[in-house]
Amino acid sequence: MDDGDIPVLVEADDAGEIMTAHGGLNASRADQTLPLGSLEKIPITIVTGFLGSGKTTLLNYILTEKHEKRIAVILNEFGESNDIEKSMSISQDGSLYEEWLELNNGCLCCTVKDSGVSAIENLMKKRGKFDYILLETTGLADPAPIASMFWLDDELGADIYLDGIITLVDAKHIVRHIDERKPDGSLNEVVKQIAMADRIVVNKTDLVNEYELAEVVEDIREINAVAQVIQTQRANVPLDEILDLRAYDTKDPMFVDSEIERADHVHDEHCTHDAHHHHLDQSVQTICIKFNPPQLDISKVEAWIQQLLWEKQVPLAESQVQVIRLKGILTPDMADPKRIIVQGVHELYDMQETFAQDTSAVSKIVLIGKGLEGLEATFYEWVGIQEAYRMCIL
Ligand SMILES: Nc1nc2c(ncn2[C@@H]2O[C@H](COP(=O)(O)OP(=O)(O)OP(=O)(O)O)[C@@H](O)[C@H]2O)c(=O)[nH]1
Repeated sequence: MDDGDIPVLVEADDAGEIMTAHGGLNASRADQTLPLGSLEKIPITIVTGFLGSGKTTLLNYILTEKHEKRIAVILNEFGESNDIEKSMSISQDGSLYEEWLELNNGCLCCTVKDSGVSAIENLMKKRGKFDYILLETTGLADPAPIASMFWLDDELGADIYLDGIITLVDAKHIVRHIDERKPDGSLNEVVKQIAMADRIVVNKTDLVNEYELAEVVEDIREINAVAQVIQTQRANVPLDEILDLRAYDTKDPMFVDSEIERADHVHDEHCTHDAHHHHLDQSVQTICIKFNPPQLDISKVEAWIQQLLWEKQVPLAESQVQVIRLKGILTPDMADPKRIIVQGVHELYDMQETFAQDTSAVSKIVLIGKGLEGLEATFYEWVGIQEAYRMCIL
């Protein structure tokens, strides 16, 4: 190690494997441990994706790429694969990794509430030495419980904020995996990982032709119309497209809004073109509800959200529903710049006030989940949106 490479030490508990590294440009900053109290919250990005989709390749790419960040990486693999993971990561550039800690039952997703938290807490004792955390989940993990832990856990939330979820998919094999049915009828992990994603990296594009690739993107879009889809080989993706997304930030309506525009667009396409899609997993989809009443009763919208998320029932229709991700921007009064940003993951949601930064006063709610067909009609009725202010084509 040369003088510029300052060790970045971390300790971990028995929940995962932690290594740290820093990009080449930041070596001179690495020893500036900031005094306690002056530290800002550290962003964490969850990297998920099915077995072999390219998660390790992406992490190696990020760790060896030149950037301004000092990144701590938590590998959440378990069992035999630890050794393989380790040697693969080190072989890229051994000098980058300052310390490896062997952890015993390394599946953070299974032990997410106990030892997983202490691994993160131990890591946070070293705060000031790094300014970003990447967490790689196992290929079979559902990212939702991990995401919820960072998003709404008050203790962790004091130090860390969830920046976003990156889902890698293998362009060659994804279509087959999306279609796999679990014996108990529950959603398979690939579908869950796509549904939860804020960015979807379609990797291994060298292994498919352009028609196959278009089909992959279309299948992904059918499930998650909100996330931006990036196509890569060897997970070679510009870092500013996957880091610092602030995808769960309730204070940045511009970002939420731009995502919603994407869902909006796809939704309008569905309304007009309808059934030409050959979607493989019909059950999970994205819908966007739009409305612009002069006044909106936020408490009614909230009651609707609660019934949907907590009771898992569509109000009025009383059909079963499973919401995986929810985002929204609501205008309580058209004449006022106040807006309410809504964020939700499974049964958890958060609503916060903000102020409009653009002129649009249209309220929108985007939902990704199962059983959402026809939801708009009952929403309008329940919340009391008159016909003139309903903007979805029913
Ligand atoms: N052809 C091709 N191979 C790739 C690409 N990206 C990664 N690979 C290879 O695919 C294999 C799996 O990549 P990994 O990065 O280990 O995938 P992973 O998601 O970490 O795998 P698990 O840890 O098993 O879940 C490796 O042999 C990589 O070298 C790509 O764009 N094209």
